[in-house]
Amino acid sequence: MFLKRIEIQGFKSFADKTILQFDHNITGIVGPNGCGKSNVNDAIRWVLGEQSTKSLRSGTSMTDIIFSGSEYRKPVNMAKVTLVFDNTTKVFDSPFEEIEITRQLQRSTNEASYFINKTPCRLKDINDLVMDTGLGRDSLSIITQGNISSFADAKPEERRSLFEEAAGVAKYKKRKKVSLQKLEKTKENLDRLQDILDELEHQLGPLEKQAKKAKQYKTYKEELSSIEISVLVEEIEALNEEIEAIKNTLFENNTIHVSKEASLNQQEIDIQELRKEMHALDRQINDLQGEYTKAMEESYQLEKRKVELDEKRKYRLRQADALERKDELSQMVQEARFEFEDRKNRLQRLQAELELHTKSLNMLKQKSGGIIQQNVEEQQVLQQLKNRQQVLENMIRQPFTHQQGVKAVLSARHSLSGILGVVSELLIAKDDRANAISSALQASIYHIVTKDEASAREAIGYLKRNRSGRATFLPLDIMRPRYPSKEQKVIASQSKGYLGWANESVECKEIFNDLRDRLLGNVLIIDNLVNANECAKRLRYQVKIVTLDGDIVHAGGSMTGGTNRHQSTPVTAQHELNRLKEQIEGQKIKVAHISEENRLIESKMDNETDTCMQLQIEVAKLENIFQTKKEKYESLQAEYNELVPQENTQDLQEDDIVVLMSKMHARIDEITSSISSLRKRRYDKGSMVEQLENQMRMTRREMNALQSEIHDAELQQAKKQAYLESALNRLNADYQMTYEYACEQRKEIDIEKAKDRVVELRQAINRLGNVNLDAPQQYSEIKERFDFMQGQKVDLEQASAQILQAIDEMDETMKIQFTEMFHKINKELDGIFKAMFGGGKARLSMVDPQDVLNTGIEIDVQPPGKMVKNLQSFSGGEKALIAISVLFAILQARTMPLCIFDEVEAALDQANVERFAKYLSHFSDRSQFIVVTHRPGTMEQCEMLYGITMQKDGVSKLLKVQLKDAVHILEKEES
Ligand SMILES: Nc1ncnc2c1ncn2[C@@H]1O[C@H](COP(=O)(O)OP(=O)(O)OP(=O)(O)O)[C@@H](O)[C@H]1O
Repeated sequence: MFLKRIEIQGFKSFADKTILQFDHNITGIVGPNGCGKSNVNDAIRWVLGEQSTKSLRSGTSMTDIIFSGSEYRKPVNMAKVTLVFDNTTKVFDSPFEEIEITRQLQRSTNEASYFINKTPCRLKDINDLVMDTGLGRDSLSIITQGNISSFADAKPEERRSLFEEAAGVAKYKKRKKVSLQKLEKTKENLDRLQDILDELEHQLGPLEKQAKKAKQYKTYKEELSSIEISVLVEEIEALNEEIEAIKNTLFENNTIHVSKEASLNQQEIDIQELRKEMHALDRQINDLQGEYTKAMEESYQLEKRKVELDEKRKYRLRQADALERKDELSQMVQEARFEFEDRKNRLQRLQAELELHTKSLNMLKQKSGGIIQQNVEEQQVLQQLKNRQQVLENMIRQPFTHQQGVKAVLSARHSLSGILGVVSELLIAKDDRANAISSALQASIYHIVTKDEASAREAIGYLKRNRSGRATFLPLDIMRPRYPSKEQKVIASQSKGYLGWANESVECKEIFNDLRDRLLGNVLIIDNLVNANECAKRLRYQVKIVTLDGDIVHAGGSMTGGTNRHQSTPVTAQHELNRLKEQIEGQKIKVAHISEENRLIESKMDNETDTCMQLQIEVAKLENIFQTKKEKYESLQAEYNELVPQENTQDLQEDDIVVLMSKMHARIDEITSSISSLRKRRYDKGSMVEQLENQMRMTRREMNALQSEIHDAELQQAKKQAYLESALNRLNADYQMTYEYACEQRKEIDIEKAKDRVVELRQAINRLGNVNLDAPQQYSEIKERFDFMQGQKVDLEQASAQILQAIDEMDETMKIQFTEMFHKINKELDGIFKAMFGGGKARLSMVDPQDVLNTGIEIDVQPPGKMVKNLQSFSGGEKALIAISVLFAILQARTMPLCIFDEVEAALDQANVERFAKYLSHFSDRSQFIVVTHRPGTMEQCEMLYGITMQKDGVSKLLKVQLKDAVHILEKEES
């Protein structure tokens, strides 16, 4: 037998372990109502995986299927049912010959357990095992009275599952369901993946740009580091040398400063010494002045005494006789003449001296006038030079004030690309050739040199956009040099005043050589205009010639020239300024000399004026005295002549007082002369002091200049030191190198070109703006992820396509199997229907034959002699008979290993029950039947009967019964 045994324990009314053994093809289960027959049926369905409590006719919880106890029995804690199958015919896809399926449930824990051949398993394993064996949930294995009665009333779609089970497509349906779930999942994954891909794609665009930028940045940086190290080493070397040179200059200047300071100190000491001497002289002069006053007083006293003496004499004379009078008078005449002569001599001496000093004073005055005039004139010259200096400095600071376009382009040179500078900045004229070069360049002085034509166009566009004026541009890459012919060179070099070609008189960076030779290569410099004309003639007026003054003989012979003193160009301005500064320094020294000279003369003049004043006072005083003495002498002489007309007064004797007076006057003269000499000495000392002071002033000026030079040099040194540190820092920060290590890495490259390239690279790096250095890495990571996701997407799409294909295949298989089974059943139905109904006809049809997979199943029946087509209109018995006909048609079409009928024939009359029973025995060689029944007709066909009873304790009990016992039980029950 296929189902060999059922072991029930604790399930519903089977509280005790009950074993139903099946040894026959048709086993009947009989018993009174409510004894637990259908519970056997439920138990089988439960083991086969039923999850619906409703189908199991139980409460809301699955634990309700556990024996719940009765008045006389306690409830049990566990339900356990085991089905034992014979699998020798391999109904189950398992190698085992016997399959034992167990399900158990604990009340306390609501814990369900499943076993196949005593091995724990999942419910799914049981479902899989029984699928398409005919034992499935919706199969024909277990048919109840309810199923039968509802079959006819069911909707066509509800009937379909029965046919599907019969057709064995459930496994495909399940697989399709799983595939559809997979497909759904795949689609969800695809959607999610697409979202991620969209997001990644969104990030990829900007990241790719950033990565390109970062790569560009790295390329620039690599090139920069490959040359900048050498440039930095070169710079550091040059800075070290410059700093060393500045230090030397500083040392020299400091030494000079110290020596000047020492000489200044010495000069101060000298001045102090001189001042001391001057004070000493002052004291001496003062003393002599005292002595002079004293001598003058004494002289005055002597004069007074002399006057008194003379009065006494006159008195004596009046009293004396003639002889005495003659002697006395003679002596007086002598004395008066001596005095007169003495004063006269002295007066003459003083007058001569006064005249001398007056003359000297006048000369000094004259000289001073001239010097003052000269000072004014030189000061004016100095001021003019200074004014010019200011003009030039302004011009150098803002060389393109009047070239609006040039100014605008230079201001914007950092935002424009390829602006290399203005010709006047790039070509530097040698010192004495500035005028000539300026004339040779003419207007191209203000032309702007660009890297190429595109840069020029960009700059012109900028000027236009901003309405900032006009400018002329010289694209460097198309500048072709122009040179004179060999013949012109020879002729020029043999010409008088030949100073070479203009391109030889400028200095520039190597990259501007072509530009230089383009503008100046065929311009000749000749010393002056006469020679230039001569040379032009010899060159047949084919070459432009400029002179040192800036005059021009153009090719063709036209000439330009004249003065443009106040129209310096940016080319000449610096040279003129340098010259001007020298001139100003020279002029300052000149003015200082004149002022010095003027001061000296003024000082001399003061001195002379003092001396003249002193002399004038002396002369005035002496003139009075001289007049008095003269009158006195003349009057005495006249008196004496009257008395002694022939007598010679020379015989007269001198008096002592007269001698004393003469001595006194001599002394006074001596003192005056000493004072004068001392004054001279004092003046000389004063002059020396002044000279020293002048020297000190000069020294101080020089020291100030030196100090400012030292200060400038120190600033310069600090600046260079800062550059040096910045270069060293850059080496350290940018390249993690010490200077010594960098020296080893230094390459033999053209440093000038490299410097320009460094600037270009730095500008290019600046133009890049913010750079995300991680961008390439991020880009490649995201790109990798993107590509991976793309791959995944393709895989998923392929998987999805495969699933769809599998579904299509399954659909196809299901269609074929379903259609085949449907036709097979349909074919069987008509015969069985006729047999069951004793005629008539029945036919199954698909509601929608186009949609085999979903179509409902319609039944068209026509019992013999009846025209009723609507199934609803048939009686309950007829409906059951139709359903049973279909059931048997299915059994005919497909062999079922086990069928459990639970009172399916209940509604049939006796004749139909017999037909039903006959069919059972007809199928019994193919299928095993377990039939719960109350009908004797059915019981008669059963080879074995189990009776189930239930006593007061509410527990179902099993007993094997004979047919007659069963009928007896039945009759008893019915009565
Ligand atoms: N969990 C349970 N515990 C105890 N008894 C239960 C439980 N569930 C159902 N029963 C009992 O099982 C009996 C119903 O059994 P069942 O329906 O199998 O009877 P039956 O023999 O098929 O009756 P009928 O001939 O009228 O169809 C009832 O008496 C019911 O009390």
